[in-house]
Amino acid sequence: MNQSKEQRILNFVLQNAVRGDPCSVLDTIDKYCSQKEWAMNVGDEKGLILDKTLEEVNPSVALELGTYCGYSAVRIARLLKPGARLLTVEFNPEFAAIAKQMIEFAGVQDKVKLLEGPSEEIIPQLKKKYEVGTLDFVFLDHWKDRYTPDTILLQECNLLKKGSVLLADNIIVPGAPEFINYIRNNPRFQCTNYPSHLEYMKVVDAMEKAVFLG
Ligand SMILES: O=C(NCCO)c1cc(-c2ccc(F)cc2)cc(O)c1O
Ligand SMILES: [Mg+2]
Repeated sequence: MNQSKEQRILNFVLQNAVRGDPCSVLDTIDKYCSQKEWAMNVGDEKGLILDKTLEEVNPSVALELGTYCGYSAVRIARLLKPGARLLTVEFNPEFAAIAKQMIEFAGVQDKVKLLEGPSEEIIPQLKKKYEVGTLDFVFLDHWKDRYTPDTILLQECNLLKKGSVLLADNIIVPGAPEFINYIRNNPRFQCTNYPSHLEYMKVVDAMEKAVFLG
């Protein structure tokens, strides 16, 4: 049975990156996906916006929606302070299996908990089943039509506190127009737009930061 693109990306990392070195894993994925096969990792340009936001927030508890191959989970985990943790949610079982191996190869598995299933089922379980109090940081990078309902669900589940930061990928491509309309017109959020480019392409994209005001 021929391999998936995601399996080819993982194999390239296993053969070319340095085990236990998150930066080498990120660089190797970026090399493969810019030179051989495009893939929907947040990438190195928007990855810098993610890094800067994480350094500002310095979260104790972070949530990622949309793990894919684990690129941004590794990117986030490498910047977490000792004792801090990332919960990352992936609906697609094939992607989750690849991401698990990617996270372990990078050596950040002790900081990352990969949760497989639909975000709308997992978010309501975070407090009781995964012992989450509130979330300091949320990276939205899953199905773009889930950004709004899941942001509403996070509020309904009392998972956000004053100062919680949401960062959303793909505001322009593929686009999340309903989310932008919701979040920029919601007085409980302070929004900032970060123009950038689609990963590995010259196509314009952007990220949106939204700080919950409580
Ligand atoms: O769907 C996405 N993520 C959720 C997956 O479960 C996604 C898609 C794209 C993209 C795809 C096809 C294209 F032509 C342009 C962009 C990019 C991204 O960064 C993404 O996160
Ligand atoms: Mg994305």
